[in-house]
Amino acid sequence: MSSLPSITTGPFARAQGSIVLPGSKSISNRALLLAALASGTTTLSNLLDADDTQVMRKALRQLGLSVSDQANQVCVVEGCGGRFPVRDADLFMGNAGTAIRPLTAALAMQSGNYRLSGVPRMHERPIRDLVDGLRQVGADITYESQEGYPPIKIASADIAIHDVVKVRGDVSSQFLTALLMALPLVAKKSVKIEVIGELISRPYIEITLKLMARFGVLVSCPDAQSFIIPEKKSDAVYQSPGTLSVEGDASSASYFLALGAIGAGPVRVLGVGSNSIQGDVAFADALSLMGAQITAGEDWIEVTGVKNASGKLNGITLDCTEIPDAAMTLAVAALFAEGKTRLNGIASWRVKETDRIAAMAKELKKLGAIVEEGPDYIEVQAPKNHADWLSPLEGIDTYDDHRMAMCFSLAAFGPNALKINEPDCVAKTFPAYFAQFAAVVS
Ligand SMILES: O=C(O)C1=C[C@@H](OP(=O)(O)O)[C@@H](O)[C@H](O)C1
Ligand SMILES: C=C(OP(=O)(O)O)C(=O)O
Repeated sequence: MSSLPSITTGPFARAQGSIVLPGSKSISNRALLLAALASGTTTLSNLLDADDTQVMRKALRQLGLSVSDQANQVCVVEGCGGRFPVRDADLFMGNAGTAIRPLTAALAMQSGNYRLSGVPRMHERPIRDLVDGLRQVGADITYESQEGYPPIKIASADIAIHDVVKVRGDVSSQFLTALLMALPLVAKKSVKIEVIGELISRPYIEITLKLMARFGVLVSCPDAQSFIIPEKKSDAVYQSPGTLSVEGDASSASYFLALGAIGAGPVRVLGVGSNSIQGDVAFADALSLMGAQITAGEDWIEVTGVKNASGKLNGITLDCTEIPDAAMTLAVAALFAEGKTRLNGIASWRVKETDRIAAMAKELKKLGAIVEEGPDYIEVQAPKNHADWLSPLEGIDTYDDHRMAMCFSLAAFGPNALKINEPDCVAKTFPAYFAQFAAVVS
């Protein structure tokens, strides 16, 4: 498929309509792996069909599992009862953190020989803390080129469970997620995972624990840093729940909620709401702090413009440690706010699809915003007047980062048409993003 070099869109003044959200990436990839490891058949509905879930489905097939083609967002997985049929495989994980990290841990428990690699950026994204955690139970993992980064090689090893496995939580929560999902496979006795230092992105751990519970494994948390995995009672630890319906993606919702605020609305997202298990629904609270008018039901959220007398959003200072993905949307929404917006607790942006703090700062400046960045924060001040907005001829660069492309679509509500380069990178989690965007803006 050929990819678009750029799109030019806007300027728009109004956003109105409703969007059925694609399935959550975080839930989809966890559900695929747990369904593969379980005994029994699992029918997954509303599964995300995008680059990140395609690499997971393909890898599971390479590992000998039956994973159906996706028709109408439904995918049927025949579980293997904890032991992958294929003992030797070379797996390409694209740039999907939710695929490579949990799969690495599950494969390290398999007594097989595996190699995992990805796109060049994946080879710059850290995996050391996970490898260090897995080595504590005897896993044999080596780095193929740079220490601490994929590609990695897993060799067959005797796994021996200790009472405690320690893992750092301040670079990515996905390392803890990976250990949580994999260790039950080998837990001949109960094992405690202890998080050393700060645990960022904690709501993603809640997603992990809730999905593990759906597949029959209950982890207890005696305190904020400890997770107790129960002793395994049979060979097949995970049991299929039969069917599992994936919620809409709360991070994908953030773009449309922001549009409802800056484009007067009403814009309604269908698929996430007050019943959601995703931490990124808290984006709605952040947007409300900025002055957006928000209502919600169990599985929908709606934004109807701004409640402030000024008719504009207001800047906020917010700790975004728990909502790293949706926080990017706040940084671009800040273009439409009076006063500064400062987002703290976002150091992890630097090790994601790109260095997101540097990329965000550079591209916001191209539009005339005043931006300050630090190791773990960004501060954004909107252009003062319409006349102060800049219209960069070279366009907004997206750095092969889906969220850069989706966030910057909001800037088409500035006074000028906007050119966004390489917009097809949205395929990582939301292939239809720009079509859905076009359907609500005018
Ligand atoms: O576990 C998950 O599903 C995710 C955790 C977060 O990563 P970090 O824990 O690295 O912040 C988030 O940014 C990512 O998009 C999805
Ligand atoms: C950080 C992200 O992805 P990944 O799951 O690859 O970490 C993201 O989707 O914003």
